[in-house]
Amino acid sequence: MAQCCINPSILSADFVNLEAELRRIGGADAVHVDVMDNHFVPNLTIGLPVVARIQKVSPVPLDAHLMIADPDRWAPAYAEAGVASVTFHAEAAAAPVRLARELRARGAKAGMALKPATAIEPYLDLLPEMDMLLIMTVEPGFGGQAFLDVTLPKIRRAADAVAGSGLPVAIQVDGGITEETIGRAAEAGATVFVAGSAVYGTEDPNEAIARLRAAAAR
Ligand SMILES: O=C(CO)[C@@H](O)[C@H](O)COP(=O)(O)O
Repeated sequence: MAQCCINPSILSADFVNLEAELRRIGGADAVHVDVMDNHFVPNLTIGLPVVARIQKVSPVPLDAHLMIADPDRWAPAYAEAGVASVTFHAEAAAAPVRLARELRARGAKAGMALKPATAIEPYLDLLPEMDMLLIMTVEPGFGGQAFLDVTLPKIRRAADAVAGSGLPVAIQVDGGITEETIGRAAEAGATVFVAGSAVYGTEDPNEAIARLRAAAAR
């Protein structure tokens, strides 16, 4: 496999000690920051002021996943705060192409996420506008859920479309990624792996990252 990025999700980290928690994942490619608004998903986490502070102290780039309503209004500010990659949900965006262009114009990579029941096909023509597709492998909202194998065909179709296009679009998967499931997602064509409990639920997060990396490459 050419590329393998492991992005730990801070949803499973200790929110009272976030700076110290970030220092525990120096071996990661980026830190996945889950922004939830209790409207698009039934959970509430952090918003722009906290993400902007994390951005200032993080040893690795930020990969923000906005599980929020009206990303057209809120997402560009995350790019302005210096977040390296900003992902919005296709189901929530009114104008995904315009929004992706606004993110890129502010220096961020543009990602578009799809919930498990959202088909990829209506969005394939938008690939040239995106840097990443995030295929949710659980229903968004909570960490610690079981990987949904029914999402594997969609990962495969997305990866095939990206390969066919020749575009440098990453395929990210998020939810239930463990040493046991990561190989199936990688085999289907995923290239960026978000893992919360499989990293922060262990004694040594950097060791867990290394084990996930090895399992993805098997
Ligand atoms: O976006 C989400 C959940 O909505 C994820 O980023 C989870 O935080 C992943 O947690 P694990 O399933 O890896 O524990």
